[in-house]
Amino acid sequence: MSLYCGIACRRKSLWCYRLLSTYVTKTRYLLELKEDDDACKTAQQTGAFYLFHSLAPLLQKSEHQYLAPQHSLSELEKLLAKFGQDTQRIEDSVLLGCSEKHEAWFALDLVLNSSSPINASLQKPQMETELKGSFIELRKALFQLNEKDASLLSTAQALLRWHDAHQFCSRSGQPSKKNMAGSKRVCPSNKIIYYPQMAPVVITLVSDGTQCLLARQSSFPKGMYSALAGFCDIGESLEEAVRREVAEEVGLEVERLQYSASQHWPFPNSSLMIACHATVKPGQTEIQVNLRELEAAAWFSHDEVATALRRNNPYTQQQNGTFPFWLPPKLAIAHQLIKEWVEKPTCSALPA
Ligand SMILES: NC(=O)c1ccc[n+]([C@@H]2O[C@H](COP(=O)([O-])OP(=O)(O)OC[C@H]3O[C@@H](n4cnc5c(N)ncnc54)[C@H](O)[C@@H]3O)[C@@H](O)[C@H]2O)c1
Ligand SMILES: [Mg+2]
Repeated sequence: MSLYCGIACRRKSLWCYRLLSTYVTKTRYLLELKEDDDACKTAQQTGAFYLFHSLAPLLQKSEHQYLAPQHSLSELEKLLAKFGQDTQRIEDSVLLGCSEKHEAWFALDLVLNSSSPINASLQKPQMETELKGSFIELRKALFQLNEKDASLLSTAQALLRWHDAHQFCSRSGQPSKKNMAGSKRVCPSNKIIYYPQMAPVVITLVSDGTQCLLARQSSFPKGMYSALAGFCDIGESLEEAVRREVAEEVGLEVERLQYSASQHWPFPNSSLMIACHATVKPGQTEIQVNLRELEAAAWFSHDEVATALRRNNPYTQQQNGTFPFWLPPKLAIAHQLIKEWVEKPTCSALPA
């Protein structure tokens, strides 16, 4: 779908209308919904809503997958009435995106509340029966969702969590007010604007040219190893954060760095994961694990990693009681980084 831009551009004293791509018109539409409360409210009339309960999304099980059901505004109004809640609550919803046909997608948490008093007469199990689904912790469901739902629900959870945790102006102590789309909050007394925040995190796959370094924290599922990750410190560049994290966690110095990709990660708060490949100096491969941060770290051969990437059922305990070495699932950027290395082990190029 393409639309003519409403904004005319002047060229050689003639007004011409530029043909805009679907992507551009969609982006401009979403920007309008973020900036104009009335336009956003109008978009809710034809929009679709994803529902949450204490930050757990409503899901329906379908074979080996979870599906995220959508509700129209009129369905949502009926549900809220059944749950003993005011339809005013719909204004607590947050905008997630829209389809190519400009159907806007929103998320609403039926329990967390940022503006109106809770009057939920129904309990969670009764809500689940009414909604023909279950509220499932996103961490448990993420890897059984399709890519689109995983991305939308991650954004939704991050936004809903941010609004729940930022209801007051940190300068005046007064309640701040969410805009209709949920893209910001404003303090009515001093007009300070607060925007949802993400913490930058570097995730680095260190290689010595033939092997790669993987590590695990005690909180990881048994047998799972991942690339080294760490929050950026204030004032640091990405390159500095990568060098520091690798040195802190495994006692090595990296010398070459190559950016790979990035990903929004909703856990435990909102992070922007920035993934890189890095190499250590030849011969400098002796790991000194920082046991305050990691349970274990080790070098793995190309074959070991390639085999682990193909493993289907990583949770199966072996007869000797141990768990096989396995890697994060496809949706995690760590998986992409490791896969990239398996396909092209010499992918670190730039000096760190
Ligand atoms: N998507 C993926 O593939 C993937 C893979 C690995 C890790 N991760 C995520 O990366 C994040 C960081 O990894 P890590 O735990 O090894 O980080 P880390 O090595 O920086 O250690 C965490 C510690 O850093 C400190 N810290 C500093 N700034 C912080 C901030 N803004 N928020 C929270 N803690 C902060 C805290 O003391 C915390 O305990 C984790 O939240 C994890 O979920 C994602
Ligand atoms: Mg770490």
